[in-house]
Amino acid sequence: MGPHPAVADVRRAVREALADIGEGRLVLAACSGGADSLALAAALGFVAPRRGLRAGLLSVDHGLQPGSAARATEVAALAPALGLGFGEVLTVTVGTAGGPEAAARDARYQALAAAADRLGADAVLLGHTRDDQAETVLLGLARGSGLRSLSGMAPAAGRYRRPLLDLPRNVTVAACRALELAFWDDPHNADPRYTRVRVRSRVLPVLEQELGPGVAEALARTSKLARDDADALDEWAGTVFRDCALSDTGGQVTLAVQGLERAPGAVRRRVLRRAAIAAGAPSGALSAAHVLAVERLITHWHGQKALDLPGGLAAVRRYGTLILAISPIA
Ligand SMILES: Nc1ncnc2c1ncn2[C@@H]1O[C@H](COP(=O)(O)OP(=O)(O)OP(=O)(O)O)[C@@H](O)[C@H]1O
Repeated sequence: MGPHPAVADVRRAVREALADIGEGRLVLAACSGGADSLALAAALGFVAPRRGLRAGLLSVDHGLQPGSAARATEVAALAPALGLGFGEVLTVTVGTAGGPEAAARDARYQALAAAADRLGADAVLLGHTRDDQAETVLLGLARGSGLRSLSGMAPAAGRYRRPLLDLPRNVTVAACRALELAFWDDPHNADPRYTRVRVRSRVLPVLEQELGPGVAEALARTSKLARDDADALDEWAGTVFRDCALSDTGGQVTLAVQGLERAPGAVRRRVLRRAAIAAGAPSGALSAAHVLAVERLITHWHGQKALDLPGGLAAVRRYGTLILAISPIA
């Protein structure tokens, strides 16, 4: 008898995500003990030896909940039974920047990256599922974000891979049950103070009920289309940026207005964003509203004065050029 279909699905997803990793290389699973990352770690433990890969498990102790250290230790200790070479606990100190969720995530990614470097791993696997992707897209939509944000989480970004991004959450739960793996239900995942939890437990069920089943799947599909489109527009913007850039020295970028006028708005705004960042604007602080304001120096020109942007940057139109520079512009 073959494996349970859910187990087979998760293993296939992991096998496919590791297709380009060479024999003898090390792959790590980031595992919180929840159903998603536990099913992921078990699949890695199954696939790795058959592919001639080395594999390990990392469990992060955020130190935010009572008993978190003991749980991280327990999860790490599962490694041998899951077929993984080793399990390690990474203890982090969570700051406050950006709110508790963002701070925990930052600390987690930093610790995972440092461990991957130290251990010489080629990839770190994360257990995000299709439902996580749907929630991310919906949150982006509600914020009124652009295509890049609607494209959600990338299946592969740097050393991180998300093999389960096409699988619904109930598959990981079914896989854990079939393998008799006891998973942990994070109480945070049911805490309605978190926006994401409300999207998961209230918003998506209403959408499914009112619009019909398959909403999560459709949102995940949207994210893939959006990612492709965003990639194409970024590439186009790269070409226009190169064509328009009269000078690009750290701290100052000068663009030819004519080239910007000719470009479609979607491309122009991407070029302007890129130029502002190249000139020194912090990308996190540069909003769509800032970019739109700079765009008006191109599309609605009537002799405006210099415009202030984050990071002490100023944008000014002078003769046929747009100058983005750390102010004051000489
Ligand atoms: N404490 C942790 N230790 C190691 N990896 C983690 C930890 N928390 C999250 N991750 C990784 O990040 C992914 C996404 O985390 P998130 O908090 O969104 O999920 P989760 O609710 O913990 O899900 P699950 O544990 O069921 O995968 C997890 O699937 C896992 O790969």
